[in-house]
Amino acid sequence: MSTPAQPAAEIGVIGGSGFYSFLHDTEEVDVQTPYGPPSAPPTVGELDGRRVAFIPRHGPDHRYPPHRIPYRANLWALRSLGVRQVVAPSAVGSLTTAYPAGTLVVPDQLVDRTSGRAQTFFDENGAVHVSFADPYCPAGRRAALTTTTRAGWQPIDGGTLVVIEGPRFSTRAESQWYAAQGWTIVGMTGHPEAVLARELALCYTPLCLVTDLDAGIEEGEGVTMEEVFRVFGENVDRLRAAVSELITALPADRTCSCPNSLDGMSLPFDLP
Ligand SMILES: CSC[C@H]1O[C@H](OP(=O)(O)O)[C@H](O)[C@@H]1O
Ligand SMILES: Nc1ncnc2[nH]cnc12
Repeated sequence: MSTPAQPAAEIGVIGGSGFYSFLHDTEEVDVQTPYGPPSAPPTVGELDGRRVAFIPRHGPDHRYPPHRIPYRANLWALRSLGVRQVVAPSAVGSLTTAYPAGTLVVPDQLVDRTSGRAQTFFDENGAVHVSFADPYCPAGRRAALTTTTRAGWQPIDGGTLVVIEGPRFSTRAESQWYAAQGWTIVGMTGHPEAVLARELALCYTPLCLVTDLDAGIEEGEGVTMEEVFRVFGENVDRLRAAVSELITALPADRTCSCPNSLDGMSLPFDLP
């Protein structure tokens, strides 16, 4: 007996804190992966002729804290649906007063300060080392910078996202140290998501919404989860609009180097 065909998608969206759904008229798909189930069954729908699969990163009820998110299953599930370009909205803290709450940042660099997360698909049966000098898709970043203005944003071009292990927020000293390095925003989910996308030869474009000034930058009590959700909620409709604008502008044919990230390497398994 043949299995019914899965509805295919070419673009994936992984929604962050406060971003639990995307598009109407979607179909939920049950995708199995070698890494267990994704955070939620992907929902697949259409936007301006582009097929889009959505996964809420923390689950629909925010059940997964950042260090427990099934990152590998999420990326694997998206690729197995046909996704080749991923858009990744997330909530971040700011490490500079130049980027207050409500700022949209499209970073171009990442620093990994996480520990103990499964961060590769290639951990047995041979070594595979992908390049990660530039962690994000250049074409996706360009498209994000030009199209999000149509949704009313003035996006910041570049900057470094430092990804902390969490789930706690940073101390003031940690936060000041990050800022002193010249890093500009801080979050908890950007790693290993971006590198796992690279390991599956996917394009990955982050859209980082500043929800707070991090503890070392502001003079108040320090960031709270409530503050993050409140500010995110105030901006989520505009952020959805930004994601939609970006999706319609993503190239149908990829000319960036992301599809070639595994060229010349001997892989221990076939990509989904
Ligand atoms: C809700 S407080 C901190 C939480 O929010 C961010 O999530 P996401 O990146 O998925 O938007 C941050 O990274 C933390 O996981
Ligand atoms: N200040 C902060 N630190 C880490 N992750 C965050 N997500 C939103 N705000 C954050």
